Amino acid sequence: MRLIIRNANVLDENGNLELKHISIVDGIIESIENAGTALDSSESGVQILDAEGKLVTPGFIDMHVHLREPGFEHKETIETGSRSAAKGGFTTIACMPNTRPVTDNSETVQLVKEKAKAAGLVNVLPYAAITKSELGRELTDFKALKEAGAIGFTDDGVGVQSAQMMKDAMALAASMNMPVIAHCEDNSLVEGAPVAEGEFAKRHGFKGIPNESEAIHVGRDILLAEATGVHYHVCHVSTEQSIRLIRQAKEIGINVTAEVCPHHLILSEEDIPGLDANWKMNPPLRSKRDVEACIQALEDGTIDIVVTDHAPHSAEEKAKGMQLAPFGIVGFETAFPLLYTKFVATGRWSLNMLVNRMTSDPAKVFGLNSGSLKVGAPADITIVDLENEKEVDPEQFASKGRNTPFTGWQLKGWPVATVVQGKVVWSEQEA
Ligand SMILES: NC(=O)N[C@@H](CC(=O)O)C(=O)O
Ligand SMILES: [Zn+2]
Ligand SMILES: [Zn+2]
Repeated sequence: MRLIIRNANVLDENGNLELKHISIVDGIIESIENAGTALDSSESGVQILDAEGKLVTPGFIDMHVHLREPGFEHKETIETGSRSAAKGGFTTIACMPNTRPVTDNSETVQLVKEKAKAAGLVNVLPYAAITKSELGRELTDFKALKEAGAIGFTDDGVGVQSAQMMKDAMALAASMNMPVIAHCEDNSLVEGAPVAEGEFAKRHGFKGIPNESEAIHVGRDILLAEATGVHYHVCHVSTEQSIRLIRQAKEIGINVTAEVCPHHLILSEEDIPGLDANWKMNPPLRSKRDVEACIQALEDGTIDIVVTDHAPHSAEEKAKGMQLAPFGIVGFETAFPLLYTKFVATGRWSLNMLVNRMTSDPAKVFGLNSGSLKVGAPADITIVDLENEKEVDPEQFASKGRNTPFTGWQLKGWPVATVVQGKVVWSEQEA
């Protein structure tokens, strides 16, 4: 089976756009030719996708997402989450283990893989929990979980409170050449606070989440990573202080990498319009200073990659109000348009930088064999319309989650087709 994507505007190594025809056979990129070259479509069974000069990039990779299955299918399923990812241009996603049951056993890892395969949309890479039920008391069976297909260990949703537990986890993971991915949060500094310390919390009388609650774990874990030699990856970085620690750790050669979410690059606590829980997420929106620190850290490579932390919740759950609603916002379907509109269209970033942070950089950090358009690579490809401006309309999301603070934003850079292993898994035309 051959698929040809013609008139694809592809970024070269220097970030220049070149018009190409991409030929794909059995899910692998077979050739990338200059668009002047005559196409042989006489062969039977050739499918042609005309990109019409639109941007064609490696499929986006999202190393931090919540698919909610098993256990919370009213929020999202592996199928709806995968479709939402495909619609957002993502071809590979790594899902967090805070499901019910928690993905702390081989059976659940296998179940996630089977459901993802049955959905047949995007590549789904499961993480497994560090501790049983993410309770922080007892390590999971790392060896069995790795054998079942887990790609790393994390208790995302909560921080591992005990330094000794984290050190044991890191030592074990290091011995197996597996990464530890950490949600950094010291509970004793946070208890019950729904939003960050700052003007918004003051105005509405909320207890605030301080920056140190994140950075204390980052600092602790960097020292433990140094001691154990593990690949330590910091989840959803949101504070200037964490960034300072990561920057210093990288300078002295500690094996630390980090991610940031679009909302922490675009919104601060001052932007929260009122008591709307669609603006409640963990980590919370912080100060403008933190936002600028996150942007600069992504620019200089202190933060390696962009992730969405796609965290769907039902409308009923989000209607409980700022104090009681669960933390989290959806992310797949707005990530690229938001970052393109806010940073590339405004001239602050090159298109190449944004694309790399969502494709080749995550592939490098996690050792994936995707993330670039080259002959012999898996044909995971995204086509993006950089011109068409459209309003964010949660009613149109493929996700079950509608919980976004970006409703009504006018954005450009919408994905129009997504190809996974040579198969068109989503296209605007067919949707
Ligand atoms: N980010 C969030 O606000 N929520 C996540 C948990 C997490 O990523 O820590 C969730 O599972 O809902
Ligand atoms: Zn988290
Ligand atoms: Zn998360």
